[in-house]
Amino acid sequence: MNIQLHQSIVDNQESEVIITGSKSESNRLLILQALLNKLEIKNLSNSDDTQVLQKALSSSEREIDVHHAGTAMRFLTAYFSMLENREVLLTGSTRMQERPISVLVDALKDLGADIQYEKKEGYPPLLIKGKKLTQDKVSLLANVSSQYISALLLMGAFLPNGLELNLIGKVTSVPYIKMTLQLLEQVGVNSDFEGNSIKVKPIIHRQSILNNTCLTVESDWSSASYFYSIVALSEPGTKILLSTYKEQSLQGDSSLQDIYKQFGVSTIFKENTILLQKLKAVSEDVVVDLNLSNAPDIAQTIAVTCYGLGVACNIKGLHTLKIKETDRLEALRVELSKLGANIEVTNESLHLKKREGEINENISIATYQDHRMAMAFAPLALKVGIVIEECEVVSKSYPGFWQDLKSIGFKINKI
Ligand SMILES: O=C(O)C1=C[C@@H](OP(=O)(O)O)[C@@H](O)[C@H](O)C1
Ligand SMILES: C=C(OP(=O)(O)O)C(=O)O
Repeated sequence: MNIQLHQSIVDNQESEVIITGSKSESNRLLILQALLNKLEIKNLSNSDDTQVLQKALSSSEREIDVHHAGTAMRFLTAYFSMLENREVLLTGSTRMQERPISVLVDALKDLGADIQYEKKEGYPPLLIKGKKLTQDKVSLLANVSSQYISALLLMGAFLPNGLELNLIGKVTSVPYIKMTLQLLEQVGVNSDFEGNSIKVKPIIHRQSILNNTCLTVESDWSSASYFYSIVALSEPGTKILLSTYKEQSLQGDSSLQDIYKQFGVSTIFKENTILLQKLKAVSEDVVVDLNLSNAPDIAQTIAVTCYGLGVACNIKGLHTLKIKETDRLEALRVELSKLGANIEVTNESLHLKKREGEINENISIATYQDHRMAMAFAPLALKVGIVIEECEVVSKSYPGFWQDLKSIGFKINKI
């Protein structure tokens, strides 16, 4: 189903939006909950990716399908590898079967795992025969996806001697690795990350460590990015309140606070909420220069904000975007061009020229089964009418997205 967004403005009152838990934190905690005896999780994400993982962890079926959920695919590959006496055929959507997994599978095999490719070498589906992993040290490439590293770390503490990783190449998406280590620490696992080496100590007294541990997931900063974009594209004075956030976040996408200052948006923490406010208009002569290798999921939001504001941008550090839900660099190039943009992409960067004319009106934006394509382009409705195709894709990370846009004043109808 497509959605028509008519030109809109954000309601005048201080609109409040409640965003559910981070899907990255939620999916790590669900794996830890399954490995530990007792762990209560509050403010769990309501995303499809989290529900898919929750269902997989409680399933006793031989075949498990994680659909589009990258973290579920990678975390479960490591998890089922060490689950003795269990055989699982782990599969996913057509796109998931094109997202590489050999770096993780090779590392797990080096640790002693029994994993076979069921179709194409290097890609899901995987046949995993769970067994005791005998090794405790492994080297792996760190510049393809940090999810492979997080997957290994989450199970590392449950190996008899812990785990030592030697990371080869430039480490990408580092805040996600730190998030994994910080959550491990919150359940009592010590680790050490120095240079290209990460050591996770074995968890010893599971019972005593975990008596009554209850962790609350902070709300999702990647989801917050769409509201940053909305405020940036609105008139000075516009305010939106988002909950529930912490000043000391585990999520790298909280760098939005700094990034959006150059788009005239301030962030003020008030107890557990953030108030986003548009302070001033942005000069069209600004050139935005960013490296997003630590925050790849907000690249689409920022590129569209820049186009909406009419400013030029050069974004680097985007080498992981080609293997996500779609080739996000190519998808951005095609869809922004339809709106009139002068844009070029390489395998790891995006270059958008300052906008000369108006934004083309009532363009239909294809979303390539990528939730972030739909959500990143929607804020442009503050400038022109726009159609977003296959609007239901948003449920991968943010099922209530369209409802929340309506609640702050967006004029929307399904077509
Ligand atoms: O560990 C995680 O929760 C994630 C890591 C990132 O992936 P890469 O490390 O592949 O960039 C990010 O893009 C993804 O949405 C979530
Ligand atoms: C890349 C993403 O998710 P995943 O890799 O977990 O499918 C995302 O949510 O933007």
